[in-house]
Amino acid sequence: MLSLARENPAPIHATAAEIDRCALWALGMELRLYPKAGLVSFVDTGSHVDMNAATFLRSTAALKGYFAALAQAGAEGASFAGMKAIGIAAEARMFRATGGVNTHRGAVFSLGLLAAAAGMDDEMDISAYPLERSRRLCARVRRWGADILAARSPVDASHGAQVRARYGAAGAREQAAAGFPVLRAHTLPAFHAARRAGAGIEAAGLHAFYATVAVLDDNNMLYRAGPEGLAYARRAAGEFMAAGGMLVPEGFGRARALHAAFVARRLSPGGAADLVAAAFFLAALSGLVPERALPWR
Ligand SMILES: CC(C)(COP(=O)(O)OP(=O)(O)OC[C@H]1O[C@@H](n2cnc3c(N)ncnc32)[C@H](O[C@H]2O[C@H](COP(=O)(O)OP(=O)(O)OP(=O)(O)O)[C@@H](O)[C@H]2O)[C@@H]1O)[C@@H](O)C(=O)NCCC(=O)NCCS
Ligand SMILES: Nc1ncnc2[nH]cnc12
Repeated sequence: MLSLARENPAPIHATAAEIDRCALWALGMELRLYPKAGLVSFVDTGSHVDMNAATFLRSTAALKGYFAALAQAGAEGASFAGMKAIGIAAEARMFRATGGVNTHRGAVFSLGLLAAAAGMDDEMDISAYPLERSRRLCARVRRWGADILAARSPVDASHGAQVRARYGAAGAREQAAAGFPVLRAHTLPAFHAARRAGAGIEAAGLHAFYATVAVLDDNNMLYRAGPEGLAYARRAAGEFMAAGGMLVPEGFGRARALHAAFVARRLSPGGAADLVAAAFFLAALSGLVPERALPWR
């Protein structure tokens, strides 16, 4: 178990290669989490028929080097346009590896921007607690906010564009441009609270996942199930968290029941999955993960 004494000293600055490994490790951890409502894991394929855990592993392998490239770009003060070109090339590698299935488009975008922020010259006050350091790193992404909002999606009529047109919904772009408000105010605090309460990394990841589903306007759910489906998912996850989430003995069983309920409705909170991967990434960078679990040791 993590002791609080270990929480503070690790500096957030890492090399581009370490940032890459942390991001790939975070994608692997997100995949491992079970039961995360409606989503793919090593146990089952949730609400999906076109992808399984092997698809995600191929996708993750295809992204090796991408996060290092963005960390390097961040360190060199690259423009958003330059970073976007690197992101689009990575997305293309992902689609080649999966045969056209969208596994990690959101993660390529959100974790990519966080990798660029992590690679920037570090003026971070390392005496701040890890949660605060992670939040500050998220907030750095705001510097690209105007460009993020102005950029056209490389995919015509993406699911995000469709729900934006139909419901006026905000999505991954708006989250990133605002410095990831849901990640800062919900996902990360839930992850850290669970770790402080003695939860293991996976239970803390699940706790953070449900805290995120409870509040996020996830475009994937709007696309598949409309506002009613999204409202159902948020309410169900909110009730799960109000009952103690993963921090009570009944948590695992309740999460399994939620998973079944989401699958019955074909709900798939892929945006929340990306934010949990981002929380794992930031936790690894800020010393909240036991060193033996980290990929470069
Ligand atoms: C600017 C882009 C984000 C594209 O803009 P777009 O308007 O298309 O964006 P969104 O649809 O809003 O989001 C793209 C992905 O982000 C995830 N997401 C959704 N809602 C949110 C949210 N509220 N907050 C954060 N993240 C969110 C989501 O990704 C996950 O779900 C994916 C599976 O999705 P989908 O294909 O819809 O679902 P399926 O169920 O499989 O489809 P069906 O079976 O129903 O047909 C999976 O990828 C998860 O990761 C959204 O998909 C951006 O993409 C862009 O410009 N990219 C290129 C540049 C770049 O990457 N730059 C980075 C460095 S600067
Ligand atoms: N594990 C997962 N299952 C389905 N969609 C996802 N998008 C990101 N991670 C996912």
